[in-house]
Amino acid sequence: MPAKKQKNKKKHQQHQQQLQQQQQQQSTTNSSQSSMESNNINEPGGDSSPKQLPYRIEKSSVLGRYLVANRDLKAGELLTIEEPLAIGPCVSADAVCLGCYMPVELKETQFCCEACKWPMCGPQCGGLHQPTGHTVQECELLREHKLGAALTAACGKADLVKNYYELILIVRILLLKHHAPDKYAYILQMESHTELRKANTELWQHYEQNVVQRLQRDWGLDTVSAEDIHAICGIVDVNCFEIGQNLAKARCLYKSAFLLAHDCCPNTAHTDDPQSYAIILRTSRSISKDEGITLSYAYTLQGTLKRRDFMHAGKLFWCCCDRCSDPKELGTDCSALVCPKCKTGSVRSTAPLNQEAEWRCDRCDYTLQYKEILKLLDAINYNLETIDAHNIPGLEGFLKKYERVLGPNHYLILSAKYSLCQIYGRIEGYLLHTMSIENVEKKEQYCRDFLRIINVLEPGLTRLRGLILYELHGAIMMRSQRLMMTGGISESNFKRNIKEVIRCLQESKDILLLEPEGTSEHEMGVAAAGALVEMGVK
Ligand SMILES: C[S@@+](CC[C@H](N)C(=O)[O-])C[C@H]1O[C@@H](n2cnc3c(N)ncnc32)[C@H](O)[C@@H]1O
Repeated sequence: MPAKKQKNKKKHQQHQQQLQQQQQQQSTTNSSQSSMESNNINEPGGDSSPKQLPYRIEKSSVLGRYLVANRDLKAGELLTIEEPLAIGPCVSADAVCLGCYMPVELKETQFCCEACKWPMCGPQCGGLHQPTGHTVQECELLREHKLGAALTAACGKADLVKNYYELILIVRILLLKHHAPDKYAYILQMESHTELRKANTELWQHYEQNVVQRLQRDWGLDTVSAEDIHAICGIVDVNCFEIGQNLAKARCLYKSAFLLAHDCCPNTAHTDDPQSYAIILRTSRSISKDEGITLSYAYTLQGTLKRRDFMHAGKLFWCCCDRCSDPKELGTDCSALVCPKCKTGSVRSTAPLNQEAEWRCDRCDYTLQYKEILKLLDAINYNLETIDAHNIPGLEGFLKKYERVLGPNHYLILSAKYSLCQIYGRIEGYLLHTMSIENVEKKEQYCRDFLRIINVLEPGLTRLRGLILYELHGAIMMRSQRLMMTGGISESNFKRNIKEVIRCLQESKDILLLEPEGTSEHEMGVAAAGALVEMGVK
């Protein structure tokens, strides 16, 4: 790929990652709150008080263990806050500090831990020699086997760098066996899907060669059995949450959050504390007593074919939730394509719970095989990823080109619209007060299009809604003020718009102030609250 395209792709990926972080997978319980004992999951050092918990653990042949509401829960109720049992870098070729998970560079000028020579953000890193960061035990192991220097030497070899970072969390869990045996034992009770993984030769061989053999041969862990390493790999893949704020990126295992079952339209939302890496789990809408408490392991802005593949590959199950079962994805139609033959019909899967089912037009006899659909989606996704996330004409060009191929609510179209909602009004040349009325109207329309779908797929108190409502308020306000100045709006319409601005700000504030202090989302919540005060709204 040419360098510029690669750079743009990276930028767009960063933007998409941000979006994905905003939709992140799983979350969890206060250390003094777990009811694990009643289900034979022994809490490390735990003193449990099950009566106070808003949930209990149940078990089913399909879901395994999962959480259920003990009483009616209101939207926004805090279910749990818990610190990680284990934390480590994500599997990525982007180097991060082992103490705080912020990006670092693999070059000679980068600060390295004095003892083990692994790149760190700096000597003052708050995670140095801390349980949530670079521990003394880890440092000794890396130093003894000269792994820090080996990582720096691997600079430019993406697969190798990725592998070094992939191994860190697995090593950290193995080290717990000696210095925190109760935590280690607790982690080992998590689902690893070892038998299913073993049956997948390609997957098993990947872990055998890239993890088991490398740890035993190069990382000095020759006394650890292959069986234990494989089990930990499975546990990490099945149960980890990807977290991070303000550019930090890490993956964590949490004591109770791992028990949440998946649903593609979940009833909880979670975030994480940038200081402690604790996960904060809340209900995003009301949940009835005895109803399952769910979160999404997948990205909201992906179609059923891709979401189900993703969950099957990493979590080893085929999702059959209401969204996946419905060819129109809860009425959003966010996987449908425009029929290339009759140009008026929509092409959808004939049986969305069968990955290999044929796709068919609802108006004519046009059909497509699933492999062709995947090829098409990959090609268009690649195209989107190569557009710089700040390139407004590029993103609008994408919309123009692909709205004829993909349906208007297609997730790739929505992904481009999300980027546009975010950048219109925020970047040089397109700041809100300097934007033309046409561009203000476009921003407003993109926000409305996006919100209409997110209201269905991520309803309630979800970060994505909070962010878009904030963007929407700005666009409506600006349009209304401009029209007022030119006499292009009646007083009653102006007042109606202001009422909508207030509703957007109130909801956005209520959602975003739930985010931890020190995050950009929380700051936006503070700005929404300030705007309401300025408008004289209590
Ligand atoms: C993070 S674990 C959840 C806890 C797990 N059920 C247990 O007993 O340890 C994820 C696993 O739970 C099961 N699971 C979660 N949600 C599911 C769903 N919607 N359908 C089927 N299986 C699900 C799958 O086996 C999946 O790999």
